[in-house]
Amino acid sequence: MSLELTDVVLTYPDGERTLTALDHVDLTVGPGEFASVVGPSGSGKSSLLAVAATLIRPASGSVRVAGQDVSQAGQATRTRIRRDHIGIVFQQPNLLPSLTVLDQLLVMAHLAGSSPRAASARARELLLAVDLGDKEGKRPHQLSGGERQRVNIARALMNAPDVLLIDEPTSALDHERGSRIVSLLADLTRRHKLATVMVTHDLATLAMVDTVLTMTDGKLTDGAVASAPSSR
Ligand SMILES: Nc1ncnc2c1ncn2[C@@H]1O[C@H](COP(=O)(O)OP(=O)(O)OP(=O)(O)O)[C@@H](O)[C@H]1O
Repeated sequence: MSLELTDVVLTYPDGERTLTALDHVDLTVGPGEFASVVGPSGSGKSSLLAVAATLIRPASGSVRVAGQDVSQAGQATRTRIRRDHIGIVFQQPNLLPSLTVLDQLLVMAHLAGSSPRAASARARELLLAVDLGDKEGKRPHQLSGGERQRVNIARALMNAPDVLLIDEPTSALDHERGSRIVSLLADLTRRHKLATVMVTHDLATLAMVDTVLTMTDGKLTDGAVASAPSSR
């Protein structure tokens, strides 16, 4: 499995007590599978992504990424796993203002030590896949919100990750653009055999995903609750 969380518990200090953000969570996502997590604000969705992204270590349980157990790995190992196996797309595209669209992608390949020639070919292929083939020389301020989010997605795929983690990709977009982004993510998940986990409050896009999971008070359950409250 590309991503496997087993019996994961995450706590935060909360004054005299501890707050349980993830309460014995199990999650398995295989290659080419698009899973979505919905649930109320404060239920633990971002914490789940942070643990899967190896950004924070759980108190207990195991986190396996591309077959490797990273739950108790040191900083250097977790950084390497993240760079080589995980793509992350945040809510707001955090693009570098002075770089062109093409260079935003090439920076990622440079950090991973890829050859410049192979990196240019892959970057151009990904920009075509997200329908930005004609925008490679533009800078972020010359793009629309939806275009910036598509650069963000292409950049997350530069180092051919096994796992793609996405936090509310449509929150800055109108319904039509948001729906196109999720459709693109579904397509990329299948074509690149990604194990994709998307946190969303946009219940209208859930028809495009394979698995819907609901987070409630740190507990993850299968299926969308019919009245699943949105996070906003
Ligand atoms: N760094 C932290 N330190 C202490 N408590 C935290 C920290 N981060 C999150 N929490 C708490 O953990 C719980 C889960 O938060 P989390 O951000 O994972 O929820 P969420 O479902 O992503 O919420 P939202 O939809 O509002 O983004 C909340 O009660 C939150 O207050």
